[in-house]
Amino acid sequence: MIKAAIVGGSGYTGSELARILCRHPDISLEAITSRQNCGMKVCNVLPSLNGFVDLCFDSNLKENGDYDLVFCATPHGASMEIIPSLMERGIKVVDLSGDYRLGDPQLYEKWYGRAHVDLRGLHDAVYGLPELFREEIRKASLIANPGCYPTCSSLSLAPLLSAGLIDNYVIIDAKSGTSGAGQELSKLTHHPACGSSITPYKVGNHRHIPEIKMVLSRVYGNEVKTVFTPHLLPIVRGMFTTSYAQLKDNVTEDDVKSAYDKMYGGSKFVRVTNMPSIPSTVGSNVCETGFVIAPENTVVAMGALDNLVKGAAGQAIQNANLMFGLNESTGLDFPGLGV
Ligand SMILES: NC(=O)C1=CN([C@@H]2O[C@H](COP(=O)(O)OP(=O)(O)OC[C@H]3O[C@@H](n4cnc5c(N)ncnc54)[C@H](OP(=O)(O)O)[C@@H]3O)[C@@H](O)[C@H]2O)C=CC1
Ligand SMILES: CC(=O)N[C@@H](CCC(=O)OP(=O)(O)O)C(=O)O
Repeated sequence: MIKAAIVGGSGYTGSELARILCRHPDISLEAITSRQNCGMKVCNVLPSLNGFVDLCFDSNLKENGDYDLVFCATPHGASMEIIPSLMERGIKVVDLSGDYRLGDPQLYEKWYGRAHVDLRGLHDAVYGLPELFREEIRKASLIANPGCYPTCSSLSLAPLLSAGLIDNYVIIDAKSGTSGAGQELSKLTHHPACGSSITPYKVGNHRHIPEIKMVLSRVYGNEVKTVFTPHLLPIVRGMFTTSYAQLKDNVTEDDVKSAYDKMYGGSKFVRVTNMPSIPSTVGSNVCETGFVIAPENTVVAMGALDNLVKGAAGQAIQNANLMFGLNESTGLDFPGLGV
């Protein structure tokens, strides 16, 4: 059994990790932290886990705790303070924050507004998008779990870039449920402010711009110019991305279809469909993606996923499975809700 702990277990992604891990056949959840709920039974704070998780919240991980694997479901800035000592103890870590994703300290400081304090970890971390970088993930000790928007948009655009079917300029229109913002109260996600609207935010300056550009450029082998606009949807879970790109001359619909089939044929967690939808992915670790060829030689690539599962906790467990040599879908083999 792989012994695991969650730091930040009372949050939305941390409690989603606990929900999935409590049924995982090869990973046992040994500890779960929350400073605010320290000493309380997990199932009293998170009643949906009653009968499934019999632990109390600790304020921090014990220094001599016997863990093989730690998930950090902590905010940006907090993760990089916690992770270096775990790495020194030889513990494998999956970090759900953005702290280790960008690889470059200058880029991190520019987009996250603070200096990085763990340059070694930043250098060694592997970006954990299994469908694109599976072999590196298998060998990693520290995984930078991707953001939800980068997962959804990159998986939808990757086949087009990998096959060289589009120009290196993409426009991504993205929409997310409010759980994407975490539990911290904010005016933007306050229900009366966003519950009857669709609300653009951080237009032109969201920290996922460099992350998406990094992933797409790796897949393409050259710089991909990236325009990205996020919006809040008046739903709790789920996200949808609609991306636009110019097809190269003479590219046919069959070429595009072959590119998606080649990349995702046989994939357990990416489902190619004419019409991706949030309800069919919510609750599952599946990203649905598909495309339409539109006038002006434009391809419209769409993606849908559950921001808390394939966009966070599910993908984190998928990465952990790969790091420990397990079947990638262990503990993640369940369908979406459908409505
Ligand atoms: N929500 C989403 O859809 C997604 C989130 N992410 C990322 O995952 C991470 C967690 O997000 P989310 O679950 O939404 O956040 P929440 O705000 O819901 O939860 C944060 C958790 O971290 C704990 N925490 C906060 N500060 C610290 C600290 N300094 N040290 C230790 N624990 C701390 C909190 O508990 P307490 O204060 O009691 O200790 C809480 O359990 C973030 O980095 C986020 O960006 C990534 C993809 C999608
Ligand atoms: C709705 C909402 O607020 N969403 C979050 C994205 C959450 C996510 O994927 O990721 P990271 O914060 O880990 O990068 C945001 O836009 O900041």
